[in-house]
Amino acid sequence: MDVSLPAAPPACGTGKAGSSTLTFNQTRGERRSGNAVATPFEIDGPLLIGVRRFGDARGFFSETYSRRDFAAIGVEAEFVQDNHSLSAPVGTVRGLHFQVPPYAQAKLVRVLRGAVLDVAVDLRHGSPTFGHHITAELSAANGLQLYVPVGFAHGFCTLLPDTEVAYKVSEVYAPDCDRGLAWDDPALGIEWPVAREAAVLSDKDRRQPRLADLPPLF
Ligand SMILES: Cc1cn([C@H]2C[C@H](O)[C@@H](COP(=O)(O)OP(=O)(O)O[C@H]3O[C@@H](C)C(=O)[C@@H](O)[C@H]3O)O2)c(=O)[nH]c1=O
Repeated sequence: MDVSLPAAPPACGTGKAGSSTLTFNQTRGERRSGNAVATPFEIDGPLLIGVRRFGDARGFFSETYSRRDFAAIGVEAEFVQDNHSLSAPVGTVRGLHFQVPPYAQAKLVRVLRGAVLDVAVDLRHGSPTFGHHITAELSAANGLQLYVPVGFAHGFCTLLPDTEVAYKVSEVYAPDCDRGLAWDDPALGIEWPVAREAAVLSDKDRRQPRLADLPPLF
């Protein structure tokens, strides 16, 4: 998915301190605010987010999260915890994971090193897209982020060695509320970039239930 970024940040002195410009491209459904742009998917809820990178001879600078701009583009979650994982082998699959209420989590995912295919599955009962999924390639190179709202299972497969993923979550870790869904459940129809036998998995993720075996959760 192509995400073009805002040309310039809001100028100082052009309005109330802390104000931000929000524009909405109706054709593509894009929302922009300040340095951030969000593009929706076919499934309502998740967003693919790009933030402006200010490049110079040293490298680049970017605001990877701004509460003001992200709220304006549709990320309304309040984040309370930052997570970071390293997956050494290519073809590591983590997921599909979610926490159930009262500790359900929205997530904002990005890649610090390497690349992943990131996946979110709609588990909202009554949703017209229940059981459907979206995917996005997130990498250190493209800087894209995936917003995964409450009500989705989330997982990823690494595309490069030593891939580091960082993500914000809107609730604290609650082991009793931690749940999973089988990454390779045929009912999901996810086209993973790794063969079933070659995937590197945790013991937990080798024995997650299938979609048909989950009770209504969201
Ligand atoms: C997720 C998490 C795990 N842990 C601990 C539990 C366990 O001993 C160890 C490894 O946990 P896991 O095997 O669940 O880690 P991992 O498989 O990386 O789990 C993560 O996968 C991705 C796809 C997500 O979306 C996350 O929400 C999370 O579920 O870390 C925490 O202490 N806090 C946390 O927030």
